[in-house]
Amino acid sequence: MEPLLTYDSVEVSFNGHAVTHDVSFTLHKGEILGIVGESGSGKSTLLKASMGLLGGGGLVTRGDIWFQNKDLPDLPEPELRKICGAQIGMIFQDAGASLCPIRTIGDQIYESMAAHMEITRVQAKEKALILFDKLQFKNGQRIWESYPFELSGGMNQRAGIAIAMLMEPLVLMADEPTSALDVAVQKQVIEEMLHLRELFGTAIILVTHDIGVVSAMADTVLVLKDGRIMEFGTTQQILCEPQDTYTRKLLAAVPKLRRA
Ligand SMILES: Nc1ncnc2c1ncn2[C@@H]1O[C@H](COP(=O)(O)OP(=O)(O)OP(=O)(O)O)[C@@H](O)[C@H]1O
Repeated sequence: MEPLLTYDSVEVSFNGHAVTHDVSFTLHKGEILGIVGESGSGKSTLLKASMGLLGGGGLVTRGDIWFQNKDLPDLPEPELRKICGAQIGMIFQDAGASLCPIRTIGDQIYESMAAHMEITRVQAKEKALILFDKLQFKNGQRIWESYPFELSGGMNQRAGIAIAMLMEPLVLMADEPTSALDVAVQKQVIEEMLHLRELFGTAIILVTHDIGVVSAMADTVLVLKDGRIMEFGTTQQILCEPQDTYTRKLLAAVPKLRRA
């Protein structure tokens, strides 16, 4: 199968100092790749590199990130903005907090969709309510009309993920999407992301500290240490037969694996 997204020997530097080194992997349609590693190992940096979100001082200094025959770090800003949000979506640890507090969820959905496609408010609402329904959100109409502060933190996070998915991106970058949530909502969000993968065939890159989430969701796992790949393989291989000493240490630090 043709790869959807390919990182080829990617080095990212901040102010001339390299923080990831020679990172290569491929992601295919519908695949979920988990990226694990201790704090500061470069997980978020790798996601941000493809979205042009490294900020001032951050640059892809070597290698390529290929998406649909385009090298993302080389794209002019306006072209990259067209791809990000539409074909490549992103959700953060606190997707809920990235919602604007003074505009309703419905307004924000409509605006984010209208920025990328020809769509009327009525059509956006119809699409959103269908997806809310598929995700079994209780009372989608109320969510559409609500301001973020009128919903729980968990519901905002779920709405944030749904908003990212309404664009039906080919790839979803999810940076610690469940870590701010309580266990029950965590489970719900994991099930919803798996459901969205089934509905749209979306490939997901999932950055997380939680090996339980990796075990429940990922098909393949990449283990990162100090910006270098230590190990890459199927979830079964990495979690059950880790070859690398660092991976073994990382797994040993987890008391018990949870299956969602
Ligand atoms: N904007 C920045 N300016 C300078 N250095 C940065 C910047 N962002 C990240 N770094 C550095 O890059 C390295 C990788 O950071 P990154 O946030 O990608 O790690 P991480 O694995 O996602 O960590 P965590 O699990 O804590 O989120 C760290 O050494 C960090 O200090």
